[in-house]
Amino acid sequence: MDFMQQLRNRWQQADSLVCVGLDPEPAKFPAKFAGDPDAVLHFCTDIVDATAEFACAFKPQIAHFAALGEEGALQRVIAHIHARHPGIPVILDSKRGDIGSTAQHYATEAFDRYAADAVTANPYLGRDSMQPFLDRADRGVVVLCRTSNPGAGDLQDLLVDGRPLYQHVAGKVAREWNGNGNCALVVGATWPEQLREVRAIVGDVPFLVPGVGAQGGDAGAVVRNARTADGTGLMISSSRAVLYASRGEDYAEAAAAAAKALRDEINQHR
Ligand SMILES: O=C(O)c1cc(=O)[nH]c(=O)n1[C@@H]1O[C@H](COP(=O)(O)O)[C@@H](O)[C@H]1O
Repeated sequence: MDFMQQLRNRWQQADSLVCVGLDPEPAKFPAKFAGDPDAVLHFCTDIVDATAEFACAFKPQIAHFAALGEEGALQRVIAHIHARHPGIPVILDSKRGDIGSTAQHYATEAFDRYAADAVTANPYLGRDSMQPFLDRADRGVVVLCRTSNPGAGDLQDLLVDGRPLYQHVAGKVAREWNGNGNCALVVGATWPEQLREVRAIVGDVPFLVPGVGAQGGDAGAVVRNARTADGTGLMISSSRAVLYASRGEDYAEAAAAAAKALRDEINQHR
């Protein structure tokens, strides 16, 4: 089943717009993982199993694995999600973007090596740099639009023909790049006004919305400003606030409680 259909099914079946981010940082792991050579794998699969019931998607962040030489664990975590929690899509957060011939390898990396259902992508190099991802019609391409970080506006807000650049990105993705219907956009939870503006431009294109939890975004404002008419359209992503909710023996229960609390808070505003 293609990414968009999986996502729509999961929004309905789990009644959840929560995306659980997998950003392993061994220094923050509970003490029981000290000395475990497969700590990254075991911690991540424990979190996946504890939070799956509340998740519309999982989003492993590639640098958190690659910096540790843990690409093998990343592959196994994604395989674990597919095997144990079929129907929950996996978004590989790698923010790729390069000339077309290289981008082809990034698409192979995300979709074939790691078997991700979707990938985050940086549109700065333009249409041909996105094409290898866009051509994989059964996979999702989640394009950076207005990112959650403090410096997002340095370039993304520059006025081009009287409108900020991120609005041009939104329009191009929705009207020109989404021929296969497999595009989504990243818009940070830290920018409620921009969420509203981008929603007005792109119709029902799904948003990946990082920035709640550790970055301080307001989940209620995200939902009010950016849900679609049917009360979906959002993958509201949280990593650290879920993963490291407790560093004690109860880490998995605490992660589940944090994911459930976020789901419930979001659902109050749908
Ligand atoms: O593409 C992303 O996922 C992303 C885009 C963005 O604008 N802001 C952002 O924080 N992210 C990612 O989302 C995650 C946020 O983590 P927490 O702040 O711990 O919830 C990290 O993995 C970031 O790399």
